[in-house]
Amino acid sequence: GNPCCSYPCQNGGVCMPHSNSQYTCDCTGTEFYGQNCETPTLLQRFKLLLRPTPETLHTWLVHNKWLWDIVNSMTFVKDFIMKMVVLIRSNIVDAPPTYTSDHEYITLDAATNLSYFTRALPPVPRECPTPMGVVGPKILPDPKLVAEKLFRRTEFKRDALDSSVLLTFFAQHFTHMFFKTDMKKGPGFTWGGHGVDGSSVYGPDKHTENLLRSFTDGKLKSQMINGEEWPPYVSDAPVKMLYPPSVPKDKQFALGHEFFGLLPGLLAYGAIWLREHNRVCEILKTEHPHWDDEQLFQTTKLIIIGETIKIVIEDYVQHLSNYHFKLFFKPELMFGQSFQYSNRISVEFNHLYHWHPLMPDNFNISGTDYKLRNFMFNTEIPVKHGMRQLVESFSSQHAGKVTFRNHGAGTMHVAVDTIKHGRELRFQSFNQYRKRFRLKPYSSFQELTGETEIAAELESLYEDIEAVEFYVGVIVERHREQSMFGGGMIEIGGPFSVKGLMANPICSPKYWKPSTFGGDVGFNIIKTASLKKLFCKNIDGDCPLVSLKVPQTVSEAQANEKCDSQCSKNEL
Ligand SMILES: COc1ccc2c(c1)c(CC(=O)NCCNS(=O)(=O)c1cccc3c(N(C)C)cccc13)c(C)n2C(=O)c1ccc(Cl)cc1
Repeated sequence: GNPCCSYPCQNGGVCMPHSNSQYTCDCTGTEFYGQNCETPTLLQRFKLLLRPTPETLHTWLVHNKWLWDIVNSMTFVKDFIMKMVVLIRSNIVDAPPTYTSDHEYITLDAATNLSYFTRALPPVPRECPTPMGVVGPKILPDPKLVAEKLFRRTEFKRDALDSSVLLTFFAQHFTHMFFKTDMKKGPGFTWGGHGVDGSSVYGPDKHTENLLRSFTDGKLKSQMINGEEWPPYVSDAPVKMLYPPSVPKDKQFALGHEFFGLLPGLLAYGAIWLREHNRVCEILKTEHPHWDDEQLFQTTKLIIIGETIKIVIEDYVQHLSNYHFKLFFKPELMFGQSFQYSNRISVEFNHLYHWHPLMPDNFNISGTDYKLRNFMFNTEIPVKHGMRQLVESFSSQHAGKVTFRNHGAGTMHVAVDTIKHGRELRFQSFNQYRKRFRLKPYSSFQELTGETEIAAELESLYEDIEAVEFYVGVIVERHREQSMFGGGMIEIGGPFSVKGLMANPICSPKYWKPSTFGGDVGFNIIKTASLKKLFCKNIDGDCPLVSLKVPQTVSEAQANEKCDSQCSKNEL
């Protein structure tokens, strides 16, 4: 058989099988040597000695606020750290891309064919004894069984950091810009643009974009309903939208992504970004009265992408990380460094980002309770409640914890599909991915989950800790202290996230200057963007509550409320 099935080459060495079940490890560029690339060079030994483990680093980052308050106030220190963060995280992502899901060796296709999601690790070779190589069962347990035992929500568990449903919808709206699996070609293929390209607002292609544009003053088509600006209906902007037949065409909103009719939260973000686009057009038109529609549109689109990246780093990732170190968006930091302004979305990043446990089972909008099934494809709710009530309600409702046994019933099918796709694409095991991202592999199921019940379930399903699948491992992994996720999610997803944000064309030296964005006015819109401002500037009256974290007061009030019903029962 193929001797590489047992993954003998360590530290990123490439295994080359030979006929008589011998192999060679290519240790080029790994700073390790020996038959299995297991011996570090002197320099590497020195580095390993100095580098803090990811766990230690994390502990530092979520504690010692006094230290980080000082660091955050010292420009040259925080700039140095941010530069290190981006360089360290980006270098772990192969650029140009090396593997596709169709080849376990490097091909030119991997670099040039944009239809492929790239792979951080090549697929398990076909002729190996077991699906994971040589370890674990010859037949993996049925994905439905795995989902039933490990994913189905027993009782709703809140996220430990009090994340709000506004975060849930932010994540969904943002990630669907670049996670677009081309089901016709298969789970290893994408029809997306490999980065933050604004497609959630402008559509995936020029044809859709032209249907969404008004071609007046650079603006997007919109309509006024109850005194507020909303996206047009499909009857006015005939883009392809996925709605059930129960929703008539003149009630289907036309959005940048065909499936954004699914939830009012997605419509809300689509609507607020549309308002922001049209607001920025107004500002640019005042600055440049002689600009035509095309220049107003194109420049505004670049500003919207800039605002998106700014908000993602400084509001969204800042919340996800829960760091006291303030992350910030400053492309200048990378100028003069060896940094490639090109990104390729990996299918592992896609699977990692399946955070469906964030979704609650029902939604409370200003006191009205909606079951998920009544909330889905409901185009009345957003316009009935209005943007203010939507954003305040989403900001006040708890999101679910991304952990085992917390997938709502409505999202179980997605979890099952993710496991199936991981097998179809022959993902290597969770432990192999941990090693790829410089994490220590787990030596027991208990060490992985941090408890015993799920560990026992895992053992009965996979027999060997080395055989635990990628998505399963990421979801059942015990969370780091003060964190929403386990080390796998953070250390594997972090680099893809940082690279995807900082490798955007607008961050490159030739783009990142006032003239690209219509002068200092446009440039400053990006530099001062924030999630709160995005809603404040586009909702009449004073600023609504906008928060990715359920405010303590609200949270306590809900706790008391829950206690009232609970307590009164006990008292009776
Ligand atoms: C904790 O929870 C989280 C949760 C989500 C997170 C992060 C942290 C991080 C930051 C990171 O990647 N965290 C690892 C090491 N930390 S670090 O920042 O890279 C770093 C590395 C080296 C030195 C550092 C340093 N020095 C020099 C003192 C200071 C500060 C940070 C340093 C990013 C991007 N996330 C995402 O967007 C993300 C989006 C989707 C997925 Cl699926 C997964 C993640």
